[in-house]
Amino acid sequence: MTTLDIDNINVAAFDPMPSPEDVHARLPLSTSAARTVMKGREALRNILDRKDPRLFVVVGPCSIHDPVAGLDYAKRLKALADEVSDTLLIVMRVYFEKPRTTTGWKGYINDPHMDDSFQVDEGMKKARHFLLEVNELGLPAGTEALDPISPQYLGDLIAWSAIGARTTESQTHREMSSGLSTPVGFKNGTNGDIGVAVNAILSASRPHSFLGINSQGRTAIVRTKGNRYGHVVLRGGDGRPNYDTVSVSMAEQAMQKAKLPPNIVVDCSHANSYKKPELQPLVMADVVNQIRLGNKSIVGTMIESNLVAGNQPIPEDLSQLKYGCSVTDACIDWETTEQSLRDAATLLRDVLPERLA
Ligand SMILES: O=C[C@H](O)[C@H](O)COP(=O)(O)O
Ligand SMILES: C=C(OP(=O)(O)O)C(=O)O
Repeated sequence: MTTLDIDNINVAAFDPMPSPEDVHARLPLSTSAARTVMKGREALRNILDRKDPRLFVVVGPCSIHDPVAGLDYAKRLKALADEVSDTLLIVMRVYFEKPRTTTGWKGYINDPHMDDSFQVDEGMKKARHFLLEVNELGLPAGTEALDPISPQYLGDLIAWSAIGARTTESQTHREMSSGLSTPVGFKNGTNGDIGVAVNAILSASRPHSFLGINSQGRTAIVRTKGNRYGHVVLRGGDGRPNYDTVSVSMAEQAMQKAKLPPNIVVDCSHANSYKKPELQPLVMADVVNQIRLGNKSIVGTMIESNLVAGNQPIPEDLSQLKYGCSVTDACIDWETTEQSLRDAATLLRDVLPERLA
């Protein structure tokens, strides 16, 4: 009997992966991208600290699968971001890692060719390249931190991170969040439970020591300082929304009870819009109305948006893919996005000064 008969019996292969340092050397952080990241993070911290009255909006495709369409989207979003910047801080949703309910395409890093070839090394480099391009436009990026190793490769290009509904309760994700350099939004559980997000914020605010990798790709004991910029993301659950005033008030109370600042983001998608993308602008309008009526706890929103509305299955012949259309959750189209954000900016403009009072 060999060791192989005992160990790794369900592992088919260990393929080499370049270290974070190698990938950074090939695709270094440019001065302009670094400026965008720093400015984006600072603005987000100021919103969470109530020094900036604006609402932040994490908006963009459910997932990036085509960097050409993604950059086309980013350029349009940058123009809109500049137009509404007195009222809204726009962060582009740049999601490369998809948590699946059971199985399915797990995102551009995991399978950049969308053909089950799983060229993770190539996916990581392409993802970094795309993030560099977005940041060089002057648009900060937000992403879901799903794989605990990825931040070593991409973390310097991210301004805002989300921990998804399926992983908010995971100790690994709370530990990772305690060391992330960005504010982190913790989604409520898929069943709508807000308690797991509150516990996650408390956990991530503390220092942790855990296994990870360093920039050379060596296994390391990672020792973190704790992240004080955790906040709750309400995304609905069990097929029911939770952005209404009563649910928001319940979330505020849960955070106050835990002695946490009541910082709440409303995800206009997922169960908050019954997974019907066309309802997202209604959720956004409702949130804006809550703010106009005096709500002070809602600091941000999320919207799943793409160039084209809806979604599409991944075809075997990739040349059949519809340009600018999601291959994961259905999105609203660009025109609807623009209208929804312009309306929000107009309606919020006059009430912003009261938010800091
Ligand atoms: O936003 C993305 C999806 O809702 C999430 O990844 C789950 O997707 P699935 O239920 O299609 O697997
Ligand atoms: C997976 C996502 O959301 P949630 O964790 O809320 O399901 C997402 O926003 O892509």
